[in-house]
Amino acid sequence: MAAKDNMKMAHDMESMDHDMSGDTMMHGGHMMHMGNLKQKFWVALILTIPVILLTPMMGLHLPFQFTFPGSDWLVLIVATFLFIYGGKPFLQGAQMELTERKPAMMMLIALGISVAYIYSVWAFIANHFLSTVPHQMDFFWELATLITIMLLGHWLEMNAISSAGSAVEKMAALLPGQAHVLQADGSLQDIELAELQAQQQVVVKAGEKIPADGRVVAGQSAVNEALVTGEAKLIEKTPGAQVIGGAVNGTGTLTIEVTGTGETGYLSQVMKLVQQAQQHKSQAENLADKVAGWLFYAATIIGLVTFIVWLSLSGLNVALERTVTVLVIACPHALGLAIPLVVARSTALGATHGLLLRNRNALEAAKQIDTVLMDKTGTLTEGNFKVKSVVAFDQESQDDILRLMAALEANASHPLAVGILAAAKAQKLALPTATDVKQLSGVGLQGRIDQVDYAIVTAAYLQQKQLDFEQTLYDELAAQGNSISFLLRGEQVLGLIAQGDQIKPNAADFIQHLKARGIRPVMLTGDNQAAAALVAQQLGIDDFHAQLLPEDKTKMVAQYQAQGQRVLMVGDGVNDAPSLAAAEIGVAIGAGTDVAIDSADVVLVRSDPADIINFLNLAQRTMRKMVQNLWWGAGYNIVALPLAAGILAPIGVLLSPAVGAVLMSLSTIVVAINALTLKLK
Ligand SMILES: Nc1ncnc2c1ncn2[C@@H]1O[C@H](COP(=O)(O)OP(=O)(O)OP(=O)(O)O)[C@@H](O)[C@H]1O
Ligand SMILES: [Cu+]
Ligand SMILES: [Mg+2]
Repeated sequence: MAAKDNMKMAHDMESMDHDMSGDTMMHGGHMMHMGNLKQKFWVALILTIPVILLTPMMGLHLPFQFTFPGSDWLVLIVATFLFIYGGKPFLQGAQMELTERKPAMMMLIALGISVAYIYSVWAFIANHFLSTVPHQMDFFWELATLITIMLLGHWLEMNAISSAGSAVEKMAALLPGQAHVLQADGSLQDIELAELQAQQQVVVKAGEKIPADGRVVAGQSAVNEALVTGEAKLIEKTPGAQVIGGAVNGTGTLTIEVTGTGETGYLSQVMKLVQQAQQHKSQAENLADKVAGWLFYAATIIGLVTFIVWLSLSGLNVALERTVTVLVIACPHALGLAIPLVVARSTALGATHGLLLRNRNALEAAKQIDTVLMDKTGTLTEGNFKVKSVVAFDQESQDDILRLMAALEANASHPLAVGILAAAKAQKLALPTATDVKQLSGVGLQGRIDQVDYAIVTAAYLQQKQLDFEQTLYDELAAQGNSISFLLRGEQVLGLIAQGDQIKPNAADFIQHLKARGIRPVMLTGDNQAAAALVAQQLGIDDFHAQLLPEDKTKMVAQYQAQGQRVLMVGDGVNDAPSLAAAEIGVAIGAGTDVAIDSADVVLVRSDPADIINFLNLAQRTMRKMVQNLWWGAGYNIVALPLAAGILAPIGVLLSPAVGAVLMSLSTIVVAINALTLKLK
């Protein structure tokens, strides 16, 4: 019954306090049994006072101590209550570890307090009822202080976990409680955020938070999206612009049509990602778990040796005290926190700086990356194509070429399609309807207009099909950095459209940073050789591959991997998704397609490649903190265990069980503070 209630409570706790559940899980479930540690600590502290006053520490009477007739009975009762009430979380945790056959920290604590308690009770019985046994020293003093300090340590530990995870809570707090919904008669009605639906129009007044993702339909204002994307500057929003729920409106009033609410909203997706990332165990955590296991066996063996050696040297009392200290000091509960706290802090930090870490192993893989493969359009360039020239080879006019190509592209989302459509719109061309439109991946597309088959293709495709085109003109346009699309009617090349793109402002800087880190930048593109060469040259990329089909990109990833390179791949398109999945780390540009984002380990919310440097920095700092925390959480035992075992006893250095507990708790606090001081810059 009691165990069931506990489990239920644990579940309630988890759902209430979702940001903690990740760490609770990672703790192998120990936290679930901890109950109200704060209350237990205060009760234990108060009950410890009489024990400290009424019983000698290690047989030594301190000046403030006293006894009265029957005081030893009082001590026995208080200590028994302390053991059951204060020790319960640890005893239950140990039971759980036993049933899971994964002995770790709770076993050590439980072993420590049980040995101290049972031995003390035996001493009490011997001293009172067995006149044949010589006087025995009890450990009630040690037991009480140990339990109190353990409770304090684990209570602080819970606090540390929740404050590291609270970034998610902070994000949740970004959303306002209510939204002003615009009614048909033009009035405003305030409704709860939970009832807000897509397609409703809401009014956001000056200084208010935007309640949901949406599109501006009226008004103009500068919006601060800093807390959501990490971008510090104000972004001007005019009708047609997208807004993100949780962003803060500036001085204007905006009317917004809601596109994403609740579960589907950007912010809740970010929160979900952060939570998922925190729940998903990384390799480092598995390592930490293993170390905790080893530590248990090491502590048990050292404890046993300590007991035997001290028993032969100084008798049972000293032997027991040393053994309890060894068990307590080895308690690897700082270790259980060492990695989860860093990861929680790191994913939260990334999320508030425009880096969504979908897979935590990416942080660990980052330091081995030596090659960064990147897509050109949309990653290094804006993907914002402008038509530079339209050329007709036959009797069609330039407008005919543009009209036909725009008709074919009417429903395509490729950046080249967007450019062609914009040009057709600017010319106010009336577009015919294309039917049977089909994507030709890595080439373009085909379709029918007025019963005639057309296609939009690349030069590489024409070459492969041995179709003639105006090579000199093509070379000239391509050398200027244009991406060139040809229009085919059947097998006849009717004309071409050349479009230019702009390099992203931070791209050159980004390439420089990569090189400075000793990482080789490589550009992969489906675009033509000349346009690719121009971008590569402008950015200082020595290594690039052009005219790649989507499957070629995946082959390139495999090829670099076969050379022993660790590959990070950046991309945005559907065609990049398989390579993102194949690379050691896949990074999707936030403005990219959903498929790319789904295959990626990391998403760059701001669509700025320079954020990859931020990611590499974050990964490096995160790993450094993890290693430091492993040392603070487990490595300190290299010094502490021999000390606890009494190796320095000959020169007078001995640790009491309580001091052992203080040291153990200190290591937890160091680990927590160390994790919380993780910064991006
Ligand atoms: N809808 C389209 N309209 C016109 N051309 C297209 C279209 N789709 C693909 N193409 C042609 O196929 C080529 C390869 O397209 P893809 O989207 O695979 O490029 P990519 O490998 O992502 O390269 P990048 O993004 O670096 O330009 C493009 O350069 C373009 O010439
Ligand atoms: Cu501990
Ligand atoms: Mg692309």
